[in-house]
Formats: sequence, structure tokens, C-alpha cells
Amino acid sequence: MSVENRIPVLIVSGFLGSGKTTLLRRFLRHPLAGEVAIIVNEFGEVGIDHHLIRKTDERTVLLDHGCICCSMRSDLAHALRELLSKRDRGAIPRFDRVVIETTGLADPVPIVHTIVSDPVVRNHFRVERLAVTLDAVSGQTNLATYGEAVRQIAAADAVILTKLDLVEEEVVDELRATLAAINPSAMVLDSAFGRTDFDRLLAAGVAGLGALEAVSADGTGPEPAPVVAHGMGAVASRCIVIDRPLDWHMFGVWLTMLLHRHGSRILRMKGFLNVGGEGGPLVLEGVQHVIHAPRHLREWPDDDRRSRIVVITRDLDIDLIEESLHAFQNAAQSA
Ligand SMILES: Nc1nc2c(ncn2[C@@H]2O[C@H](COP(=O)(O)OP(=O)(O)OP(=O)(O)O)[C@@H](O)[C@H]2O)c(=O)[nH]1
Repeated sequence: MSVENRIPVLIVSGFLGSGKTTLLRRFLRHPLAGEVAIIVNEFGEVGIDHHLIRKTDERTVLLDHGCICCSMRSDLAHALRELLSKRDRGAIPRFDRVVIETTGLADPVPIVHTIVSDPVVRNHFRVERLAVTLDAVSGQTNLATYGEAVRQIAAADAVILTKLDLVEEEVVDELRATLAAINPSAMVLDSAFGRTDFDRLLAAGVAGLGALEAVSADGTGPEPAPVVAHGMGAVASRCIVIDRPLDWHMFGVWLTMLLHRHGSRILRMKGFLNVGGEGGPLVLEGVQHVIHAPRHLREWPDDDRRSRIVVITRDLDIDLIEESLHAFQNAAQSA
């Protein structure tokens, strides 16, 4: 199949909590997006993002329990082939584009490599753009601390600056300078709560840069470097489940104390909280020290009404976190 007729694949990467899902939700509402199939890869053992991206749609595929840049490359190729065959059988509606949301720790280069080297996949799909979100609040620290964050930026065709509303202009200027030093050729777009210049992002004729250059046109390019991602100390993830409705006040106290003590080692917290009352859960969104304003969903995404909190830590024993949360909640019950 000629390159133009292949289905475009937009890869959205970016460090933990940097705004990938938020961007994707906006993109899906943009006329340019067309009919989209989505592959979401989550680092945690329980997927949250696919519930937040859009309502149930057979064209949303969740790949959890690992990272498609390393242990799950064949799963990605399989998921893309499955989408094709289901579409051809009429089992799912048509789609004009695939968006892959990587985990926040992914190295995107092996992902690109998978798409351009799998014989079936490369015949039907082409990498359209590798967009990487960069969080203005923690971007500078992440780039100084985590090789994963640098690798993502270095590979990007386009970098989407997020959370600009939360920082001073000087912070953004510094971040732009760091960004230019790592990847001077990337297109840089500002965004606000996922809104960005999608027309520019996807404009035809903009050459795929960064990672795409590392892969030769016929897809037989160099093997990606051995993945050293997730070697940043002991990264661990856990889904903490709480059966009874949460005591919101006690939860707030616990969270404040936890972040005060261990904030820099808590890379990400997200989940659905049952705080009782009508409607759906409260969506908890924590990115290192920052807790973003919680949103109340109108309804639960599935039948499970328990609170589920995915915690991703570095060099921190998650057992202790889980035990302390249960202890706080038990104290609230017996008070
Ligand atoms: N203030 C502000 N918050 C934002 C912006 N973009 C994203 N956020 C918030 O940042 C938090 C994390 O955003 P997500 O889109 O879930 O980040 P993510 O990269 O998908 O997270 P992971 O998949 O866990 O790595 C959410 O609470 C968002 O509402 C922004 O431009 N401004």
C-alpha cells in the first residue's frame, strides 16, 4: 500500500502526569481528528485513562501490565493488526486514524520502530507524528532527574507545553531553553488544558523528525538501543482498593502528610474515589507534589463502586503507603 494510503498513527508520549490524556480528550473533539481508534498503554496494573478518554467504544484498546516500549512490543503490533482485522470484518466501526497514548515512562523510539518494522503493520499504518507533552510545573526537574523524560523529548517531532497556567513566565522561558538544547528541531506548541493548535500539529508536509529519522524509510532501520527505561531506581506501581466510601476529610489529611513527607518519590497518583453521595466518583489526579483539582464524574465508568487509587512510586515501599491509608480510613470509621 502506498504511504499516503496507510492509516496515520499519532503517538502521544510524555512523562507521568504531563497531560497526555487531557490532550487526547481535546483532540477527539477536534474536527481534524476524524474517526479515531485509540490504544492506551498504562504502567499501572489497573487502567484508569481509557475510562477518562471517552465513553466505551470498541475502538479503544487498553494495554496494561507493562510498557509497550519494552516488554510489550509484540502486544502493540498485535493490537494494531487486531484493529485492522476487526474493522475489515465489520466488528468495529471504521477509523481514519490511530492514536497511541504511551505510558509516562515509555521510550517512544522502540514504539515507532515496532510500527515501521512489523511486516503487516508497516504495510497498513504510518507514523504521523510523535507528540510529547512537557509539563511546565515539573518538566525542568523531570528532565534533570529522569532519563526517560529526556529520551521522550529528544525523540519528539512536536513538544506540547502543558500547565502553562500554573507557572510564571520565567519558568516557561527556562524550560523552552532546556527544550531547545535537547531537541532544537521539534515543533513547540503551547497548550491550555489540552487545547492546542492541532492543525499545526498535524499539518501535512511537516517532516517527521526526531525518532523517525532514526528509522530508515523501508522500516529496516537500526534496532532500537536496549531499553534502559524504568531503571530509575525502583519504580513500583500498585492499585490500592478501598471497599467502603472514603472519609474525604481524613483522606485529605493523609494525602497532605504523604506528599509533604515523600512527594518527590511519588511520581503519580490517580484514581476514582467513592466519597459517597450522588453521581460518579471523584477523579484524583496527583503528579509528584501537585494535586490537580479533583473532578466529579457524572457517572461511574463501570460497575465497580470501590475507590481505586493507582500509585506509582520511586524508591518507596508502596506497602507502607497502602497500610497507612487503610489505617487512616479505619481511624475515621471508628471515630
Ligand atoms: N492546570 C492545568 N492542569 C492540567 C493541564 N493539562 C493537564 N492538566 C492536569 O494534569 C493532570 C494530569 O493530566 P493527564 O492528562 O491525566 O496526564 P497523563 O500524562 O495522561 O498522565 P499519565 O497517563 O498518568 O502519565 C490532570 O489533573 C489534568 O487535569 C493544564 O494545561 N493546566
